Amino acid sequence: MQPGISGQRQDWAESRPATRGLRHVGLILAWLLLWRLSTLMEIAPHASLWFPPAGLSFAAFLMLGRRAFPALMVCAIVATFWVDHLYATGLAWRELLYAGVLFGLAHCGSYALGAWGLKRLIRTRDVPSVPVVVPLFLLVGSLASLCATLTGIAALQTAGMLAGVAIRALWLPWWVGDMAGVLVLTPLFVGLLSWRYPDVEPWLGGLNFLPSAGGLCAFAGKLLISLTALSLIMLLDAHVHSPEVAFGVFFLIIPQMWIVYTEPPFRSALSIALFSILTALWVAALGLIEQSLTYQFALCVIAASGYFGFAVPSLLAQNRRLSERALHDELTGAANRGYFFDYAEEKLGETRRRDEPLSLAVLDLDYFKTINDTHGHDVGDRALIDLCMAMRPALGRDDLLGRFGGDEFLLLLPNRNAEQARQLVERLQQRIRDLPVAGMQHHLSATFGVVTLERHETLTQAFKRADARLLKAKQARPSVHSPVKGARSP
Ligand SMILES: Nc1nc2c(ncn2[C@@H]2O[C@H](COP(=O)(O)OP(=O)(O)OP(=O)(O)O)[C@@H](O)[C@H]2O)c(=O)[nH]1
Repeated sequence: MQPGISGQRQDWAESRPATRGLRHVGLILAWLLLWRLSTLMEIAPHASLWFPPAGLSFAAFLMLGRRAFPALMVCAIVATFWVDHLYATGLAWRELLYAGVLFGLAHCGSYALGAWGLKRLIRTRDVPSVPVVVPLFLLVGSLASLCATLTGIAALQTAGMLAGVAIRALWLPWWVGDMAGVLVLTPLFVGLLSWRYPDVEPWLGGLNFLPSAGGLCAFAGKLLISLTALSLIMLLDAHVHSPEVAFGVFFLIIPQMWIVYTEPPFRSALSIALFSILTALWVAALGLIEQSLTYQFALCVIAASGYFGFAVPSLLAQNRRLSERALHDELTGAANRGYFFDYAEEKLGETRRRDEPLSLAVLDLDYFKTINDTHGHDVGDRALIDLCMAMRPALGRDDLLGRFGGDEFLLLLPNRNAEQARQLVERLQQRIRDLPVAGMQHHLSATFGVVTLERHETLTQAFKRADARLLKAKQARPSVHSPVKGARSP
């Protein structure tokens, strides 16, 4: 990951007490602000489409561990008194305090336990990756919100705050609302904090949440399409009051996934959050209470799919890296033996169909053992890398350089007849002779065995012929010449 935008990234745990105090005040203010916003988005007294503070609580426990407990307990108690202020529950302040403490214990206990469990599960992996972190987060986040719902209902019931409320009808919307808050907002909060606190990064499984400036207009366009489509569906739902229309919101997974697959993770998380906020605002403004469960499920499904989608670009990059490794020699980047002969078979078929020539060369570095023995294996490795780098620019688009093993390489030269192959080999020998290698005073040289495939010759037969020519050329070298003495091979 690159350094943070402020250039002052720090370890969250190792900050000064004053900074920690300010951070807790900030957490309390942010939580209460989110709580108030969720009450403004209420569709009925005490009923909101989602509960954004749950996302912040889960993120805070992930970041701060049990140190988040006091601040979040304060939030729960203040929110309980605020409920009384907004809805005039008629409870005495002692009863409200009791209710606030019980609710706080249920809420904080559930999310603290969830965050602790999630961190433990992620830390058991040596290198956490997005495909592992995302499903764990979705599973543990959903279970923690279910636990917060059941214990929260029990707490408020014990405190007498749910008198006359049908509990059976309450638990599902409460759970889905909390779950939407966690699934939608926790990754965004943790991602935002990762800008400054790099110790968060392992939980992101390699995701980079730093903001990027490029392609902002394209992102704004995609966002506009997604939010406009959402608004149209919800306005239509308000007009016709039909469940079929409300279910249409699930189709908006398409523009959201479009954003997830084509934009950086931070923009995707932001888009999922904006989508959820707008949904909650429309439900409240248009009074779509009958369809609220449909919209709640849509939020959860779209957010969960979106975060799963985060894994796709990282899986693609991982696949690319793996196939690179499977097909190429790690040291020199030349094709490995298996890939070289597969490609050679394919090209042989093509050139034979078109009646075109195909040449094959085997080459071996001269006195490589002496180079290793005199200058060390590091210099030997460098010589192999430089050899390949020197040859590549002279090769054509269809030519392929492969490593047979040790200091022996292969060249496949489609559409080159014997004369053209010979000319190319001369150019390559010159490039190798001109090549300075770091750590060595003398220059390299290589011996080639070149053949052009005959009409019915197989690749194995051609390779044997080229290898025999290489051996013959090696034997013909003057034996006194050695690079250590500064001499060059022909
Ligand atoms: N540095 C390095 N050395 C390697 C590698 N693979 C094989 N070798 C060494 O390459 C040398 C191969 O030497 P040969 O080709 O048998 O002998 P040579 O000195 O090149 O002799 P001629 O081919 O007759 O010029 C051995 O010393 C191997 O240990 C590698 O990846 N890196």
